[in-house]
Amino acid sequence: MNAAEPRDLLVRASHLNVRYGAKLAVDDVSFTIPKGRVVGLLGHNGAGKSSLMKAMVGLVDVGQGAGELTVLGMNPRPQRAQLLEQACYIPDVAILPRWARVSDLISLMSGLHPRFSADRARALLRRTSVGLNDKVKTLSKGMVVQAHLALVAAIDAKLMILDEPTLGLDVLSRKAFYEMLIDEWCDGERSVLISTHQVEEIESLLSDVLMLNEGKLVLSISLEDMEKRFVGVSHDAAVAEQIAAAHPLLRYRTGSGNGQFGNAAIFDGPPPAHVQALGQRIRPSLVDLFVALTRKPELDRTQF
Ligand SMILES: Nc1ncnc2c1ncn2[C@@H]1O[C@H](COP(=O)(O)OP(=O)(O)OP(=O)(O)O)[C@@H](O)[C@H]1O
Repeated sequence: MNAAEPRDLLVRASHLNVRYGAKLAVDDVSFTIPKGRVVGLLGHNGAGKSSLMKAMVGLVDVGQGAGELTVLGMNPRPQRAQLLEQACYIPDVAILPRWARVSDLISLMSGLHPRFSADRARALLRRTSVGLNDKVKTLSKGMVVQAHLALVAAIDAKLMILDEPTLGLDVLSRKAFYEMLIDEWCDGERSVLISTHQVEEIESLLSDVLMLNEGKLVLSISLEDMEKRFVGVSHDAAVAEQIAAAHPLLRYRTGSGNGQFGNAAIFDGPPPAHVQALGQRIRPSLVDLFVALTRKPELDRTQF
């Protein structure tokens, strides 16, 4: 990720491995997360996203000789309790106790967490349709997720780690979730790491992206640098062979929205001038880049 002063780095991973017996779920991964960033963690099912996040909050043992991982200056596994005072984590299987009222959860959190603000939680909940007297079991899935975020965002922390937080929510609930996160929690100092499969939807929120493919980190870049580095070229079908001969990362079809389809290719770095002259430069979207960097080598989106 982009250059930052060492004191501004909230997360530093160096040659990190996460292993379950013989299975290497995270394979030699190195990256940093500076403060004030919104980082997307992308990868197909089984790519290692949850394993990496769990390692970051000390839920899996990285063990000796498995690289280095420092989160908020701490070693997550042995310093877990101290770390969780300043880092919040919502796992992909997060649940709230069904019997409890929302007000009970606020009281519980007030007793449990030294940096939790009950007033802040109540203020955040006012943004949602969740009432303080509502029992969790009466809330819809979307309301539970909103309530969970309100409780977690009421912790004065430096880092939030969200593992597929909007799984199973409709588009309006997903939008409301991300609006609350960005408006109410991100302040230019705190950072958030979000894993999701909704790559298109989240692109505009992100400052940076980490891409995992079968445990390996295939991209760690700011969106700003991504736009500079990767070049898309849209072109006519007639020049497809010349484009393919220049070895793009990916060739794919583009939709113009009126049922018309075009052809495009993504290159890592500017292609030679004679190739650029075959078409028009376009900005590759994050989702196209994701497909380009995480597809099986034998696939080509022009064949889809
Ligand atoms: N507790 C475990 N024991 C053994 N293998 C595991 C365990 N947890 C995960 N794995 C394996 O590690 C790999 C990475 O899994 P992980 O859950 O981190 O992927 P993911 O990117 O979060 O996937 P998804 O998008 O499906 O949630 C997979 O091959 C998975 O089967």
